[in-house]
Amino acid sequence: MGFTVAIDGPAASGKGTLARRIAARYGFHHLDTGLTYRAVAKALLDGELPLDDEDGAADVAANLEFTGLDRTVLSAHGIGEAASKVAVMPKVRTALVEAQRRFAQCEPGAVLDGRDIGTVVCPQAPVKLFVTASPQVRARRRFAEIDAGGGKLSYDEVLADLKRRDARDSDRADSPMRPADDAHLLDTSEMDIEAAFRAAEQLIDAARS
Ligand SMILES: Nc1ncnc2c1ncn2[C@@H]1O[C@H](COP(=O)(O)OP(=O)(O)O)[C@@H](O)[C@H]1O
Ligand SMILES: Nc1ccn([C@@H]2O[C@H](COP(=O)(O)OP(=O)(O)O)[C@@H](O)[C@H]2O)c(=O)n1
Repeated sequence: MGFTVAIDGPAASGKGTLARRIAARYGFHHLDTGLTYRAVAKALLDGELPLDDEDGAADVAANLEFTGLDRTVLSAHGIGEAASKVAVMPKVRTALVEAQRRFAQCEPGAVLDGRDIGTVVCPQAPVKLFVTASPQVRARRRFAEIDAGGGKLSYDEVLADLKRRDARDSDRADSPMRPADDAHLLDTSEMDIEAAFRAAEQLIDAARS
């Protein structure tokens, strides 16, 4: 089994950016598990199927192809909100977590980012990071992305959306978002991407030596 790096944290904290940098640095495989929840939500939205039909959503999750998840299409802002609704359903999580665990075994290593990687998907991972930033900093980052892509949401709408989604992710009964007891907390509110990467690199190098 390869080396696993587990990265969790709330929306727009920088976990995906960090995960991609780490994967490139160490030659590890990367799975953005948020895309798997987003893909289930998108399939339901495209099929005009209800977001709260647990058996229907679990069926989509069980048949989801992990290769070829299109980040550009799936990162649309509205899909994040829908994803957090399907993510409260235990049968959906069971189906996706099973496939995520298989991915985590990739050689020579795998970086997975999400909400429950350190607590549920890979509790044995030798390196766990919980990446945070203040809601205002995260909303500024997400707003800048949406704005650059021609989106029309205001900063206040983005901030309200992030807070609502964080609450849904933290308050759900199954696999709520929380740092594992042995996770390293990385607050990137006043850290640029390079500084966050250097901090993560030190922890990984120490764990591998
Ligand atoms: N430490 C950082 N400082 C400034 N901007 C960052 C930092 N980390 C990530 N970003 C930017 O913030 C946005 C959200 O980052 P992303 O990695 O997609 O977050 P997440 O995966 O947690 O939702 C991206 O535009 C990214 O370039
Ligand atoms: N491991 C994971 C990853 C995502 N999710 C859900 O999927 C949604 C979208 O996740 P994401 O990581 O793509 O969201 P962003 O942080 O990129 O905005 C989250 O709000 C969670 O509800 C989850 O429940 N567990």
